[in-house]
Amino acid sequence: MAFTYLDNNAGAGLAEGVLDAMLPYLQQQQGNPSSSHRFGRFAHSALDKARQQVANLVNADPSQVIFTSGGTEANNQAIAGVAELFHDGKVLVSAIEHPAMLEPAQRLTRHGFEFELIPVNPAGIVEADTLTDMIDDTTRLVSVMWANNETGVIQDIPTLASICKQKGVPFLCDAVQAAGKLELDFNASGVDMMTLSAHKFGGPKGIGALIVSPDLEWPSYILGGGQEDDKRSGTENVAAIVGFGAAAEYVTSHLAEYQQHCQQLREALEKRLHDIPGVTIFAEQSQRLPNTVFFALQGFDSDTMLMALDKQGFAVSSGSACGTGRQTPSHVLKAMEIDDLTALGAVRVSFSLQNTVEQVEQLATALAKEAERFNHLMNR
Ligand SMILES: Cc1ncc(COP(=O)(O)O)c(C=O)c1O
Repeated sequence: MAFTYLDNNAGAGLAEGVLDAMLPYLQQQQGNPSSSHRFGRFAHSALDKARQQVANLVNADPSQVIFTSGGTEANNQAIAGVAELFHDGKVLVSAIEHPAMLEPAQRLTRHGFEFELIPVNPAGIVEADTLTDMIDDTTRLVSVMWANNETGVIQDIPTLASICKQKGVPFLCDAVQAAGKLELDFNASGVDMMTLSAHKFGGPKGIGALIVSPDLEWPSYILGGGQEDDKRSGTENVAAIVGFGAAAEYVTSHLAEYQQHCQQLREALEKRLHDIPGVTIFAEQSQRLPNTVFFALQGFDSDTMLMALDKQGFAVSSGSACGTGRQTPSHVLKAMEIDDLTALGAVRVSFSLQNTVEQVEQLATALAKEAERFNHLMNR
């Protein structure tokens, strides 16, 4: 049986050339980038190159890129700065953030801060007026993600960032799902801090970055040997960083092709979904990532559907990877006022350049058969 991987928002495979770029740093190039001998200098220059490649991906300056162990650490580092800089006040976090943002922000309440969720409208969008009304003199940080990992909904980040700029509040953006899928311009966006994760777009797992605007002084979170310009201590994971850089360069030069290809797959799947009775496609009218389709089939719970599809060789997800296995409706769908019964049936399909229209047609046929089988049972 052929297996079809359609869960690229949880983790995409390594992009072309990434493994080859990494291998020397796992084998003969064992130098520590902090060492001054030639092996150290060689490793250090590999970091410099990767930093430039990652900066190019999002139009930032390499000096603004701080490598971290992934998106989760980058989000935690950004949030932890609030407790370091202030004694009180509040943080505003969109209701649809990944738990890697929500949980550290909520943790601030233990240190005397208030934590408020910024609601989204039923289309999954943070409205500018809502954010404007929520910011006051005690707001220390605002956090809104660029694109949602479940629905794929894209926010109007430059507008939200400019509201924060006017009010003098730092704006943090989790761009983990947007990077490599959309054209991002850190410098033009007005964002003060942005977080990235390599494994979402063709780099290895366990490496990411926090990008900080030069206008913002933000404290370090992990202290020690002073690596990363004293902004994130710990010996750098050179091979992973090199892989991150190589993946960033690959997706930068393949972005148009990726978008066109994924959009074609998305349209093919959605066209077929429309023919299946009882299907809801979430946020269908919103601007979404080209590679993401989030939908529910009436009468199914997502775990049953995931298992039925797994048996037929399709790997899909019920939403955020960390939420898999939990039988609670997605907080993202709840924030969009989707009823619990529909939300419990949510299935996410996320494509990559490796997927084909044929695979999408096969998946749609499998879904249609499951729906037919279910209707047949119900009508017996
Ligand atoms: C939007 C978003 N933010 C953060 C993360 C966490 O990133 P990482 O897996 O690199 O820790 C994820 C992972 O699913 C994500 O989708």
